Amino acid sequence: MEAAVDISTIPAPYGRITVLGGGAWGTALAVVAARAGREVRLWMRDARQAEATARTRHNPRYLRKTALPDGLEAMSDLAAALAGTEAVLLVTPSVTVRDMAARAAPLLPAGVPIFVCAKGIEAETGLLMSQVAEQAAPGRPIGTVTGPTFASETAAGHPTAVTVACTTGPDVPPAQRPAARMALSLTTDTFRPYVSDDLVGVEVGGAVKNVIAIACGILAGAGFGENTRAAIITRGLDEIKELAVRLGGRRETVTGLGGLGDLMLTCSSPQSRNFSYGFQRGQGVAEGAVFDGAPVVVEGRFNAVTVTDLARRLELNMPICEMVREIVADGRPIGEAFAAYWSRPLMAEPRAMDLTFPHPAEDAAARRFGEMMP
Ligand SMILES: NC(=O)C1=CN([C@@H]2O[C@H](COP(=O)(O)OP(=O)(O)OC[C@H]3O[C@@H](n4cnc5c(N)ncnc54)[C@H](O)[C@@H]3O)[C@@H](O)[C@H]2O)C=CC1
Ligand SMILES: O=C(CO)COP(=O)(O)O
Repeated sequence: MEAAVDISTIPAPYGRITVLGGGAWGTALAVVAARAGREVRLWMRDARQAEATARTRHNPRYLRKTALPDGLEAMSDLAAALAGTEAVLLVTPSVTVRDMAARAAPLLPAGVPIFVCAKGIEAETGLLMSQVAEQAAPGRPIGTVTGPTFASETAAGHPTAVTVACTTGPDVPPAQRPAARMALSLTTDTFRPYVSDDLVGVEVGGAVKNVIAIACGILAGAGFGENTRAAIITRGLDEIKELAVRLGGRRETVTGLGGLGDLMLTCSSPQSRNFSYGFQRGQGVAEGAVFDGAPVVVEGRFNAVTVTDLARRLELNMPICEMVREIVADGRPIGEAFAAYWSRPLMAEPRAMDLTFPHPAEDAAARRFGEMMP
């Protein structure tokens, strides 16, 4: 005879979820939540887009092929979108998170959790997105849903796994914590969440991987192959680990979906806007002409600066992120920046072993990469 299931270990799903942001990822998450049986309100800042979405049951700008399931309502009235909601997914670009959380806060009862799905670090403060939301909308659990997730594949029903993490009160039993409740609330036959208690660790992965993906894109665009990509992914993971641990995250979290998983995805596919931006730059496309000048959200371009500002403040060595910053923010020629990165003094792996000595082919690297890269 099978043992009876202890129902106190099964989380209660949220009834109504509000998604703030009707871009690609906001739309995909709203679709997932509706498919999972939630009552979903998808808030868009553009009233015409919201009206067209509600009327045609398709978002006219993003994921146009995806029919919106029943149970999903699109709207541009923020108060109406948040009325009676039990949990919020905040899915606008990282630079808008403080403003969006502050706008939502007075419309949300205390205790309603906000899960921030933007990936980045705030420029002025060096804070992670959950910390920004905590300041702007205090008095509630704050979390994230993150991982290797291209919006179009998620919406198309490709098996997709994410990590959900959230702050919580000390007395709440594990199954009733917001992270577990959100995980259950988003679970479908194709969408599989995992629960983590290391919010810092998973968020650092999401913020830094976009910068590393730009580096991989640049090098692929310049004509280098898989050896180079694997080297940058691996050394990039080391940079994520250093920052995560310094900020209080756990080393093992970095090899989870929000770290290695997302890093591999973003560094390996032209579907990634960050990789694709880097690829075009590596091919010699000028900064202003990438994506034919269209205003595409490339979080790593902006976060190359925020991540390295934070690393410098913490006296952490993040040389790939520094290289990307030199190229995208300081305008240093790619060949020169890469040669300087590549011919740094030789060192140990892992970093804990204290060993460095000069690179004997520094000048040759400068000549080689200077000649062949833009
Ligand atoms: N697209 C994807 O596959 C994934 C994206 N993400 C993250 O989600 C965040 C949003 O990305 P996407 O949805 O892909 O971007 P997107 O470019 O598709 O859409 C951005 C949305 O934010 C809205 N928005 C922009 N500025 C705003 C403001 N000031 N106030 C309110 N709304 C504003 C836009 O109108 C648009 O609806 C980013 O941080 C991204 O890294 C995370 C996982 C997957
Ligand atoms: O975060 C993402 C996948 O997990 C989306 O990556 P891009 O923003 O580079 O397209």
